[in-house]
Amino acid sequence: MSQDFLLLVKNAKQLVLICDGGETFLTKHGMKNVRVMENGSVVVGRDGLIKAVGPSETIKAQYSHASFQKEIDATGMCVLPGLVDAHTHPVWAGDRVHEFAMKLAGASYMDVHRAGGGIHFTVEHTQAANASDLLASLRGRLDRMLRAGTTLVECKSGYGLELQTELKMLRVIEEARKSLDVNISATYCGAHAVPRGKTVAEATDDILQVQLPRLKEEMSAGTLRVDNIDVFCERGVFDLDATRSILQAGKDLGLKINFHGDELHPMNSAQLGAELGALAISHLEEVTDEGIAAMATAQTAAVLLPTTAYILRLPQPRARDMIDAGVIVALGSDFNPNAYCCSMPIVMHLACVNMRMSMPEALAAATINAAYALGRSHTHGSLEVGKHGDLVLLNAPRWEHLIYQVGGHQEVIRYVIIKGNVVYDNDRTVGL
Ligand SMILES: N=CN[C@@H](CCC(=O)O)C(=O)O
Ligand SMILES: [Zn+2]
Repeated sequence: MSQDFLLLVKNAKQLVLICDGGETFLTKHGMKNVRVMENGSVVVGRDGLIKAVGPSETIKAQYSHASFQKEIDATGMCVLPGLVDAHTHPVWAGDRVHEFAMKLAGASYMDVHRAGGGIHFTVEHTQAANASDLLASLRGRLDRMLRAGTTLVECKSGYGLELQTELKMLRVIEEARKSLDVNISATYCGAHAVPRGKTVAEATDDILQVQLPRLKEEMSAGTLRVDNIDVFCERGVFDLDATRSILQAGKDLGLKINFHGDELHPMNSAQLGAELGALAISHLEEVTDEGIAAMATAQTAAVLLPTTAYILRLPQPRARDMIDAGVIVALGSDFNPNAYCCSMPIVMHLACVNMRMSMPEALAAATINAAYALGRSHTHGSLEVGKHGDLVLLNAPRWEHLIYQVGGHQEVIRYVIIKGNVVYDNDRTVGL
């Protein structure tokens, strides 16, 4: 017999709603004061969407005659919305563990890049890899992210730098989207580096004349779904003019602009993004005051990546200045062969310690604001009626344990739920 509802999570010690007024992002005061309800329950319907969120007693009375396919008694536990990772490069072959040693010995990111390592090393291996191997490693990486609480993740191409490999990567992402539980936002990042032997002008031309037109065909035919366009706007990579023309061409195809900017040098990427109506810009370690002001006005989200600054020993992104200026600050893991981190709880921890964000700010940045950066905050990023029933349950009495316990997510996360289905049940959690 079919049940009325898919899931009831009842009696949670804390229900972390994030917001409760249909906000699509939070800034300043809103980030500092995420909404937390003591003693709450959540109901997810058969369509996977949240039907009710409220005090346990109220839900109990309202749903006393309803039947549920699954009930979880969350007594002593916390319930949060699934985490959102707004920036990852998860499709590649050939790890770069050897470069970690070089960087520890003092080589900068660009030293490694110019020596033929970095992105070029990964491009060589990814071009040579077959799609099924790329898919197998992608599945493993997305599964690690899921077990760390991520239920919506942005996935970039960008280790092809030519049509066939970029398409191969996007098809692998598409296959993952169709076959895995985790929600995916796909990003075309053909302008991740200038291919060896090409000038910036030649690379830009190839993207504009060859790659984007083919993407357009595939998208119109429904064979490929791509959500965002990305460019690495950096000195020695794509300059401001090339970045502008690629992003504008992507926007003309209906893609959302979401690009790498102001990472190693101040490039005025933030101002460019604001001018083009970018939904998000990532990195921003070198953003200027003018750039911050422009992003605040344009409501362009700043996707900050604490692992990058940590591993490359860069100046920390100016999270405090951005939040004070009213910028929509989001977080991403930047998972890639340079920054090998699948865990948004670790990212939030680094954001708090190194970027001086508070724990509520970091959580808002890893939920509703990260969803905004992907154009998904109407469906993800908070526990509100009508949104996807994507939940993380902690075997802890206060939600802050997710951030406080450094790298402790395996011991704290009990369940990960996507659209009302338990996709990860970690019965090894022992509580505190
Ligand atoms: N900065 C450019 N892209 C990536 C690094 C990619 C790589 O090194 O493979 C980033 O966001 O950190
Ligand atoms: Zn990146």
